[in-house]
Amino acid sequence: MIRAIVTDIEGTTSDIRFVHEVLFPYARTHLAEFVQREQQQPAVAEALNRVREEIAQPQADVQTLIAALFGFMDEDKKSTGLKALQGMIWRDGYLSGRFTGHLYADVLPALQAWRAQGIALYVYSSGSVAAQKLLFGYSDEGDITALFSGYFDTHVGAKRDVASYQNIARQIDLPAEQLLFLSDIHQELDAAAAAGWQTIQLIRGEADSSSQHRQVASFDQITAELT
Ligand SMILES: CSCCC(=O)C(=O)COP(=O)(O)O
Ligand SMILES: [Mg+2]
Repeated sequence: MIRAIVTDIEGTTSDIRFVHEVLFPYARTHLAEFVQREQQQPAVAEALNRVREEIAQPQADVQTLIAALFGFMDEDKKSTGLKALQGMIWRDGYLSGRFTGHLYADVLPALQAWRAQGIALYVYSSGSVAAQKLLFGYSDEGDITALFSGYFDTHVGAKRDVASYQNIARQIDLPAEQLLFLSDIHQELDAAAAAGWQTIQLIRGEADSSSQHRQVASFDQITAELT
């Protein structure tokens, strides 16, 4: 019996194109100016120290850090420091109404149905918890954050590491076999399955022939199975 569902964002609840063609370019445009302007702010300083750790240069100056952050963006590195800064930068974009968080049409009705069945809902994304709350707080369908009981980002570990799912299961405080992870990336689902979780892969575009996981095209198909 499934007692909690943990969902990925990019490619699962939301279109990859929204992340790669709207969010990432917005962060890229504003990053250098934001970091230079806000570098003394405690949350920004903490993220920059994280980047110093990630590049193993404890004394790196701000220009070196900005160059490293552009390198991370080029390779889509799931750097905890970069993700924290991107979340802070996106805040202005959401608040000014420049964009809203994309949701596939099947997502909100399914999340509501699952909550009505007493299933707890969580998010696990490489995007920072702050960025996750913004996407769902300023989504195409309005503020849907009340549906979620909690959020996890790379502070619990990387999405392809088994230990991350063991860590999340401990925090949710449910046995692994009662947890269902939804993602579009089979390597993330492999890690969740190795931790004893149930898994379903979302195929929002091209099929994934190298996956061992049950595949669905939309959240509706999952609702049908849970009832
Ligand atoms: C919180 S939306 C932005 C997602 C993001 O920054 C990202 O790198 C995508 O990560 P995911 O783990 O959702 O595939
Ligand atoms: Mg994904």
